[in-house]
Amino acid sequence: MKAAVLGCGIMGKTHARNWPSVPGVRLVGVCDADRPTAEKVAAENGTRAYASLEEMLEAERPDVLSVCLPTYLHKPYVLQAAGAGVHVVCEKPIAPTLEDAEDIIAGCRSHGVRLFIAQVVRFFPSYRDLAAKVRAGAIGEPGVMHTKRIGGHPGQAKAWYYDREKSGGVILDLLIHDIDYMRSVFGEVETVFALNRVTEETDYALVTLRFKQGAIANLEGHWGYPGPFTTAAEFAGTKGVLRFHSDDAVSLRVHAFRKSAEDGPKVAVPKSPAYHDPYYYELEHFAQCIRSGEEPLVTAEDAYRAMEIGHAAIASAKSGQPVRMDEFARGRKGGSLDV
Ligand SMILES: NC(=O)C1=CN([C@@H]2O[C@H](COP(=O)(O)OP(=O)(O)OC[C@H]3O[C@@H](n4cnc5c(N)ncnc54)[C@H](OP(=O)(O)O)[C@@H]3O)[C@@H](O)[C@H]2O)C=CC1
Ligand SMILES: O=C1CO[C@H](CO)[C@@H](O)[C@@H]1O
Repeated sequence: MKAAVLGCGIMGKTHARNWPSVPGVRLVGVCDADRPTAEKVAAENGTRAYASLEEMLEAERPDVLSVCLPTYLHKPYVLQAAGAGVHVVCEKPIAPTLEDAEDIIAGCRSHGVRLFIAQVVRFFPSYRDLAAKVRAGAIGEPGVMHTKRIGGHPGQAKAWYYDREKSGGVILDLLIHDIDYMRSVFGEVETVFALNRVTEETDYALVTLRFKQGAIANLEGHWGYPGPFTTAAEFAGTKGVLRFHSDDAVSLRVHAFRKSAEDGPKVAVPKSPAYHDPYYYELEHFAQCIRSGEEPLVTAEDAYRAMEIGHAAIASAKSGQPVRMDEFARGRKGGSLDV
C-alpha cells in the first residue's frame, strides 16, 4: 500500500514518521506548500518531496493520503484526493463548520473512498483500557466523569490556531478529543452546557455533558495553561472509580536543557519498546480497514457527531443556556448526515 502525507507541520511530521513502520505500507511522498519544509521531512523519512498535491498524486498515485493541513484547509484537499480515488486519513476536527464536514463526508462517499478522521485518543492504550473496564462493569453504573486536556497555546507556534474561524478554538480543536472519546464510551449526549473564557493569552472551556443513559461528564480544556501538556480522566460509578493521569503514564522523564528550538523537544519522554505511538496505531488500524473493508473504530459519522456536540457547546457558551442535542440538530439546516 502506498501512503503520502499532505502538510508537513506538527502532525504531518508525525504521520510521515509513522507510515513507514506500518507493515506493508510504503511512504511514497510528502507535500507542503513550503518546498524546503517538504524536502526536510522527506529526507528524514526516506521519501520524495512535493510542493503541490496535484503533482504528488499524479507522480506517486498513493492509495491513501494523510491530510495534516490547518483545519480550515481540510475540505478542498480531502475532496481533491477523494476525486482522484485516494483513501483519506484527515486530522481532527474534520473542518471548522458542520457544513464543510458534511461536504467532506458526502464527497468521500460519492467517490467511493474511505475516510478516517484521526481521533487519536481512541488509540491511546490507557484510554482504551479505561473504556474496556467501564464496558466490563468495573465502576458499576457510571455516575460522574471528569476529563482534563490542558496545555500551552498552540498559537505561540502557528497563527491560524488563534483564529477561531480557522481552528474552532479550544472546544472544537482540543476538547473534540474528549468529546469523541466520551461519546464512544457513554453513548449519545442529551444536553450540553459550556462556559468559555477567551483572552489574548487564554482559551479556556468547561463543557458539561449529560448522556442519554444518565451519566454526567465535566470536560476541561485549556489553551494557555503555563504547565506541561496534561491529560486526565476520572470516572466514578456505583462500584468504584477509575483514574488516568498523563503524569503517571511514563516511568522516566528527562527534562533537557535547550539552547534553541533546534535542540529538539523540551521534554524527552522515553517510550517503552513494548508500545508503539498511538499515532502509529491509528494508521496501522486504517491500513488494515482499507485492506479488509471493515469499518474503522472511529467512523466518519462518529467524528461528525463529536463536532456537532462541540458546536452545541460553543452555542451554549455564547447563549449562557444549556443546549439539548435533539433541538440543536433539528435547528440546523440539514442537521443530519443524510446529505
Ligand atoms: N491528533 C492530534 O493530536 C493533533 C491534531 N492536530 C490537527 O492536525 C491538523 C494540522 O495541525 P498542525 O500540524 O498543528 O498544523 P501546522 O500548521 O503545524 O502544519 C500545517 C502544515 O501545512 C502547511 N500548509 C498550509 N497550507 C498548505 C497547502 N495549501 N498545501 C500544502 N501545505 C500547506 C503549513 O505550511 P505553513 O506553516 O508554511 O503555512 C504547515 O507546514 C489540524 O487539523 C489540527 O487540528 C494538531 C495537533 C495534534
Ligand atoms: O491534541 C492536540 C494537542 O494540542 C493541539 C492544539 O490544541 C490540538 O490541535 C491537538 O489535537
